[in-house]
Amino acid sequence: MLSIAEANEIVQGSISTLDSIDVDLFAATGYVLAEDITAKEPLPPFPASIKDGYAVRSADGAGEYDVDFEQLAGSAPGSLNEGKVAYITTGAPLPDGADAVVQVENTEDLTGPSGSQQRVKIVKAAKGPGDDVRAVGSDIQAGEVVLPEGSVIGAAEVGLLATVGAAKLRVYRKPVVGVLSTGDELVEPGEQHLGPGQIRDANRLMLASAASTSGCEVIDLGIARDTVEDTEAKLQLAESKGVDVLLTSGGVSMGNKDFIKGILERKGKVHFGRVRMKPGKPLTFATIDASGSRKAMTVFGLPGNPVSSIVTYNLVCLPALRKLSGHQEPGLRRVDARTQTAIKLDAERPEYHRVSLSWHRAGGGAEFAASSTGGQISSRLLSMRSANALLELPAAQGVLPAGSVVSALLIGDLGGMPVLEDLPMIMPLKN
Ligand SMILES: Nc1nc2c(c(=O)[nH]1)N[C@H]1C(S)=C(S)[C@@H](COP(=O)(O)OP(=O)(O)OC[C@H]3O[C@@H](n4cnc5c(N)ncnc54)[C@H](O)[C@@H]3O)O[C@H]1N2
Ligand code: MOO
Repeated sequence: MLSIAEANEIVQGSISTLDSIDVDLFAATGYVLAEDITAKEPLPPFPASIKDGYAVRSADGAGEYDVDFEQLAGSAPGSLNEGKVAYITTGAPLPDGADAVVQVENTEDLTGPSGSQQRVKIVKAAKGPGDDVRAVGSDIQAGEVVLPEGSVIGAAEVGLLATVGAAKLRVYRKPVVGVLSTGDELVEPGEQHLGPGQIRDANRLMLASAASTSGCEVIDLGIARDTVEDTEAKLQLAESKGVDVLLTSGGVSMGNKDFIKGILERKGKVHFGRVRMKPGKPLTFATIDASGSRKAMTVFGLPGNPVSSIVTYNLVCLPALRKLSGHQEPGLRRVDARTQTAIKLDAERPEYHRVSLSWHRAGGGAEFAASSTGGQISSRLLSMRSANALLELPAAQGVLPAGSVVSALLIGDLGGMPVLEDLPMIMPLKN
């Protein structure tokens, strides 16, 4: 049987990044850039005040001055007369003739009650030319690549792109993902009265949620009943809807109603149908080539047990969706974590044990602590609740003692880690 590393190598080697499309900046979040973005102009484009205060000639020093004019943000720079200062606001262009800014806190307003001539006392002079002024190009230089191809666009990147005027962008297309459940026992989640032998379909909505979290367009293909005809019809529906990646769940094991592998073998190439992992052993991967007007389709036959399906999604499908979307490093990230309880190992399969990681200070250092989410049977979806990592446990006899350091694959946002109230902030040493 394949290892999970070999399975991922096969998947990553069988798929390529999708074509690129143009998107508006407003809709660009989550995409990967398909071009370098370069700043056409410097930022700031003019010497800009960092403070509200007075634009001065720094050589003039402290003393009392007439206020020549007001230089407000958004106005063209005025020309400062000798022996005077100009009132200036943050972000305004430095007037010609001025070379520094004195913040208002370092001045006293001497304007009389008539207010006819504004005067000010500079109490604390500017240190020299350039004081409290942003030089042209000090934030971004003209010609600088602000974002290279392959950058993932988040909020900060959107801000940068807006700054340099990149209102339309070339990005890699995201895959259209179809989700399909299989099984006669399944009913819709809205069903309040379960009949004999029935359960609600959890996987389809869970996988749809996971794929849309990655920014993919999701197409709901419903539930295929346990017949070859119905399952084939749903695959045809996926093709007709332009699905790039089909996620099925259930029907990939050894039962006499497990049709998925056989159908995929007839339609395309099944690259593997079993992986040495727990949970998720029957994970199946197939590709169906493009033909005529039909797009190429990548198919993951995920095991029906809900935990098996979401764990295999994270370990194999998510990196695949990322590669298709243009991510340069599509794999999950690894950290080391210390186990908080003893964990029984599986003698035959490496196990992906669901844990909640939190950050602990220990001795002189700090480390991740891994708390098990409890019973790990692959039907128990509660074992995924608040799990932000999968411990990579080796296949071995016996028990891994509490306090062992194990590698863990991140599947959740560490920004959502449990909050520890007892962590004081470390204050830097005063010198
Ligand atoms: N003889 C063998 N039997 C099984 C083996 C094996 O090696 N030999 N492997 C087991 C393992 S491991 C897994 S995992 C499961 C996977 O089986 P399938 O992918 O064929 O899934 P089903 O049999 O259709 O369902 C398994 C289980 O999950 C429930 N299920 C299915 N779909 C959903 C859904 N959309 N939402 C919620 N729950 C779902 C289903 O009712 C079953 O209880 O096979 C073992 N068997
Ligand atoms: O691989 Mo199955 O997912 O152990 O239950």
